[in-house]
Amino acid sequence: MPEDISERRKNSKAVDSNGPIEVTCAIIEKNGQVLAAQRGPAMAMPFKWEFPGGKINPGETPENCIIREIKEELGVEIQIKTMLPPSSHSYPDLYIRLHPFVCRITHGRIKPAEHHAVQWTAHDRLLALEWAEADVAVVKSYLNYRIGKQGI
Ligand SMILES: Nc1nc2c([nH]c(=O)n2[C@H]2C[C@H](O)[C@@H](COP(=O)(O)OP(=O)(O)OP(=O)(O)O)O2)c(=O)[nH]1
Repeated sequence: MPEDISERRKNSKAVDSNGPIEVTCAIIEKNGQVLAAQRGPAMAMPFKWEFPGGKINPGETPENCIIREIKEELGVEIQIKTMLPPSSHSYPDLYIRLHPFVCRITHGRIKPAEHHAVQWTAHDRLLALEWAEADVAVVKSYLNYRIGKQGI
């Protein structure tokens, strides 16, 4: 087998056997809009849009993770309204499972500590943003959830 293919097999096996990296993200709602966050130039996937959040620490619940991450990244406290089904995605070098939480802000003013920009976005504008690949399924799942609630 040519060396590059065998290397690729080895790498993909390593990714599979380790399982996905578990990541939480917050779909923060306010007045019929949702907060989208833009990754910075020095991050992986520069300038792509995502939902704020991050990796679950060992021993941490997804709920505690999202509350911690939002405090760290945006400086606000949130209340979880509901969670949407987890969504897995394989990037060429990264296999993640996103756990989306629909939330609202209970205390504080947003001060982005890590993102290039944040933007309140109307539901009908969400799909126009250039999302990190894994988030497209999350946005669609959220829009279906809103349709189900007839609140869109
Ligand atoms: N927080 C967040 N991460 C996302 C989303 N979509 C998506 O593909 N990701 C990826 C980007 C990162 O590789 C990983 C989240 O980890 P993180 O937020 O703790 O990591 P990070 O970008 O600061 O990067 P690093 O720690 O890997 O250097 O999941 C999303 O909507 N929110």
